[in-house]
Amino acid sequence: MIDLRFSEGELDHHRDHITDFVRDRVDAAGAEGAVLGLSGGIDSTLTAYLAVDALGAENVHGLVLPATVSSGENMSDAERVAQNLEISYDVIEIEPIVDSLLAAYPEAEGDREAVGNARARVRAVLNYLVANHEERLVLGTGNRSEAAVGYFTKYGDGAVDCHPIGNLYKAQVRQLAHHVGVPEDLVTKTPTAELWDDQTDEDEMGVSYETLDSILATHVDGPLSVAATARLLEVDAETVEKIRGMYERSEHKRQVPPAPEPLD
Ligand SMILES: Nc1ncnc2c1ncn2[C@@H]1O[C@H](COP(=O)(O)OP(=O)(O)OC[C@H]2O[C@@H]([n+]3cccc(C(=O)O)c3)[C@H](O)[C@@H]2O)[C@@H](O)[C@H]1O
Ligand SMILES: Nc1ncnc2c1ncn2[C@@H]1O[C@H](COP(=O)(O)OP(=O)(O)OP(=O)(O)O)[C@@H](O)[C@H]1O
Ligand SMILES: [Mg+2]
Repeated sequence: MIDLRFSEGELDHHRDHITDFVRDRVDAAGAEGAVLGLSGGIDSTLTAYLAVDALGAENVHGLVLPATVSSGENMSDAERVAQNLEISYDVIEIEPIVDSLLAAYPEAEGDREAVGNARARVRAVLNYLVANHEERLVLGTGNRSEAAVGYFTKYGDGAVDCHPIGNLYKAQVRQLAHHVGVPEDLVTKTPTAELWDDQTDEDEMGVSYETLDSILATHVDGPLSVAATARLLEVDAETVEKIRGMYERSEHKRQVPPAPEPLD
């Protein structure tokens, strides 16, 4: 596999580049600060650390939003992050809101993906409720790896005002998190969307982040063909093609929704 981690000397530069970005976005919007969802996972944890670095703890608001499928460990880790950073945060149970959606449209009951994505969208509604009320921006927590294959809910966790870590591959997220002092148990935790029971990113995508990052950097974002990538990384050509397919099929999630061209 390809080692995508930064050299030690580059890390402060990458951190500063992201914190400058967050500060610039908030200033340009004339906003009072930022709000973000805290899941206890590494993406939101790193984003919160960088946001505090950029804006100060008093200008960052965390939302811990447990569903019935959230593990107690992740939710207590999310609160630990907020407490370590000394940011204000709320804990809001989202399942009653999801239940009210299903009461309005019972046909979706038991549809694991539809209900899971609804959980992500309920979180987005709450993020914007706070953002509107407190004049904050909503910080996204998506990284480059999941954006490239569309591994996020359209208008759910994808509904944000900017993506501070959106250019970092997952390996770089972990490395920068370690560098800025995120507790090691959070850095090494198994990534999960927690949209349904026992979900993990790597099981659902059918590929490890190590392989995904390497295929993206070499083939999807890089110059090598499917065959050359498979040879270099010692993976099946089918795996490279599969990632390429996920990238192509998810293009609609990375674009502004289209409208017909105006008629002459
Ligand atoms: N070609 C196309 N052009 C325009 N729109 C298109 C389209 N194909 C589908 N669509 C629309 O997109 C919808 C499907 O997209 P979407 O609703 O996002 O749903 P979908 O991509 O099916 O599911 C979301 C995936 O992201 C994962 N996820 C979600 C949230 C967080 C995380 C995490 O890592 O924490 C992971 C989740 O586990 C699942 O695998 C369709 O129902 C349709 O409305
Ligand atoms: N229970 C939750 N409470 C608040 N926000 C949540 C919750 N679950 C998910 N989110 C939001 O959705 C985002 C997307 O989840 P995702 O799993 O990709 O990131 P993560 O949990 O931070 O890291 P990892 O991918 O390593 O699990 C989270 O970063 C967080 O902002
Ligand atoms: Mg997660």
